[in-house]
Amino acid sequence: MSVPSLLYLASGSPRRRELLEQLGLELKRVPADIDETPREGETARGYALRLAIEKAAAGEAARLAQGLPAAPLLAADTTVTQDGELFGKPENAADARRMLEAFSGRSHRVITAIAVRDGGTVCTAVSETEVWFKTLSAAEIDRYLESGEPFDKAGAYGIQGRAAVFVERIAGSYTGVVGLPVYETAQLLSGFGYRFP
Ligand SMILES: Cc1cn([C@H]2C[C@H](O)[C@@H](COP(=O)(O)OP(=O)(O)OP(=O)(O)O)O2)c(=O)[nH]c1=O
Repeated sequence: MSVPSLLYLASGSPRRRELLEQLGLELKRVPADIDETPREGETARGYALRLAIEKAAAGEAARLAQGLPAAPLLAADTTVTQDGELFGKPENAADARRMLEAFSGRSHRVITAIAVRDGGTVCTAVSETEVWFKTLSAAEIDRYLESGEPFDKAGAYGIQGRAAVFVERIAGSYTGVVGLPVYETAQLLSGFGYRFP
């Protein structure tokens, strides 16, 4: 079997693209617009996995509709959870403030699910990381909101940006928190014939 280099990326996240480019993959983006409403009683892990699988299916449909040649496709979803509550992207500044106040001085979990699809085969992996925030002052939260960073990110922060100073420690995968766990991704893609490094 020849080693594939092309991978369809059913994601608009610049972080995911950068992390995959770091692995040396040749990427082609396909759209994957889905309804991200959580279902009643869904766990964070179940929600992230379902969304990753649905994004992969939507991406595959878009590839077929565009008449693009067959190749494996990857999609992912990141969600944040604390005390059984799901924290997606904030709807506005008040929502972002509510999330950051909830995380202040405590830990929460960041779950990233990935789905790789090739024809009828779908394989998935999930990374779960516990993140401990220091106690945040109202002024720190205000300044962070003003940076504009929270608004396109699950849990209203980016560990790779200015919120790095909020993080005392993590247990799990740093790249999983950023949006694509590199170790799990490489393991999954190896099963589809890709080789790393
Ligand atoms: C917690 C955290 C999340 N995030 C980002 C990663 C994801 O891009 C985003 C979660 O939203 P997602 O819905 O997982 O992804 P997305 O809408 O950005 O991209 P797509 O669905 O097209 O793949 O939050 C960070 O960048 N840093 C962090 O520390």
